[in-house]
Amino acid sequence: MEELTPRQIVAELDRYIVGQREAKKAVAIALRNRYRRRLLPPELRDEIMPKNILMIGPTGVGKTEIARRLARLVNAPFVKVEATKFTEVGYVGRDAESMVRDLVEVAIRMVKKEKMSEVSEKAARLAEERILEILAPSPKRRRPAKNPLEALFGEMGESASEVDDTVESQSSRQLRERIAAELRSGALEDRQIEIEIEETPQKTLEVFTLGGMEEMGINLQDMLGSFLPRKKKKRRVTVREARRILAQEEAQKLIDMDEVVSQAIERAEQTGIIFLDEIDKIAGRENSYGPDVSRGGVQRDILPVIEGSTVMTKYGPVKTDYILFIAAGAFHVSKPSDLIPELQGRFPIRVELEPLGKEDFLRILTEPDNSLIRQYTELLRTEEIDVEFTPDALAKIAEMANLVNTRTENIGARRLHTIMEKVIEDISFQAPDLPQQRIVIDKEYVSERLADIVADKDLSSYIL
Ligand SMILES: Nc1ncnc2c1ncn2[C@@H]1O[C@H](COP(=O)(O)OP(=O)(O)OP(=O)(O)O)[C@@H](O)[C@H]1O
Repeated sequence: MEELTPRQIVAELDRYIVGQREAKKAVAIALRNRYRRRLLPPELRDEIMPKNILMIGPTGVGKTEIARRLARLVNAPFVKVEATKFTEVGYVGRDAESMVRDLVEVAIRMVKKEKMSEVSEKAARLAEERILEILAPSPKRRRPAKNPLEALFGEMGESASEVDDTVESQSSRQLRERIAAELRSGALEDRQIEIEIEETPQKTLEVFTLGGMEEMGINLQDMLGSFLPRKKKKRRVTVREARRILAQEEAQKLIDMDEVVSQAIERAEQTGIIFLDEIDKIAGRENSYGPDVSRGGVQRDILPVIEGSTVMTKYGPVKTDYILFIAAGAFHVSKPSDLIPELQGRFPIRVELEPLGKEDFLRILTEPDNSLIRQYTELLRTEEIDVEFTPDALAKIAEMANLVNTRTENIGARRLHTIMEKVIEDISFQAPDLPQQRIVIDKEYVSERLADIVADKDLSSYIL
């Protein structure tokens, strides 16, 4: 997937995000550069660092959405971190590295999920075998020898008891085959059975904070987890549920965790994307007063991670050199030039995102795949209610969203969510009691639902 051209990447992003062409172009180029870098000879490749991006724009205009969609498009591990989190009381310098640890966790989950789905068919088969074993245990292959003579000569000929055994095992084999066929056909899904499942190790030991260990994300519990005896627990469940639980357990056993870890680290290092939100809130230099001192400090703390360093994680060391960082902020008060110079230099690509207006809202409501309107209509369709929004109703919703944004606080496209919720509230509440029907939402309906709230500034700042 990473071979997508910048034009194709923008086209893919267009499916979900309205407008913001510059930002889409910037991330598309950054992604393509990663691909180009991979084609270079190793000496040169190691010289080329990703060109990180600084997105400048008010809240709710699609900054996070662009980065998140981009990551999903190419299956890259992605985390979003609020830069202000590092200014909170109790945070210390090393915590800046936690974003890399989080990224690795995401990568581990991704790779593990992929590996599990690769073995899912086999795991399902094994799970079915285990269920069959519960429903109809396989007959013992051979009765233990009773006396030394039998032990000695037993294999030479069939004794009478063995003939009985064979007859018995034949009938039980037939029974077992019949149950197996029923099980395969899905006829036994609701039958209750008792299964034995492995419990994750109990918190048998208290973890003391040993200087630095927690900071590195190393947790004694995790380290010792694999050595602790795994307790088995019995549970009564339906065959359907047993399939799910046991297949999960079998898949766990089938995948090679060492391979998962090494691939996940590689993926985080080479394709990871870290989205650093609210970077403007930590902009400021040491020479100013008050909280700015700590802001400068935070910038210094995160700098090594962005410049390229090796972070210790519980899965091993992770190099941050080629991780793509996308920082974002509104920069209403501070400016990018208020960041410390080293950090400014690490974000050479600057893109501005446009504030969104009425026209954009109208498009956001309907154009993206899985647009808000589609989400609401599909949700209600599950209750056999067919809602239809007339074009003038959509225009009214967009207009109201814009109006509330200008009157109270501009929260961008997020306003559409609160407005839509209000418009649809009554129908949503009554849906289960309504007969199957088609409901048309027109301009009048929208106005009626919203007019009073929108007119009252105080009320709208609470409700919308
Ligand atoms: N241009 C857009 N097209 C489609 N949807 C959008 C657009 N802008 C915002 N949205 C929607 O609005 C919501 C908030 O957007 P997003 O999280 O990207 O905000 P943001 O710009 O990153 O703001 P913040 O910095 O406060 O997080 C998301 O649900 C997103 O889908």
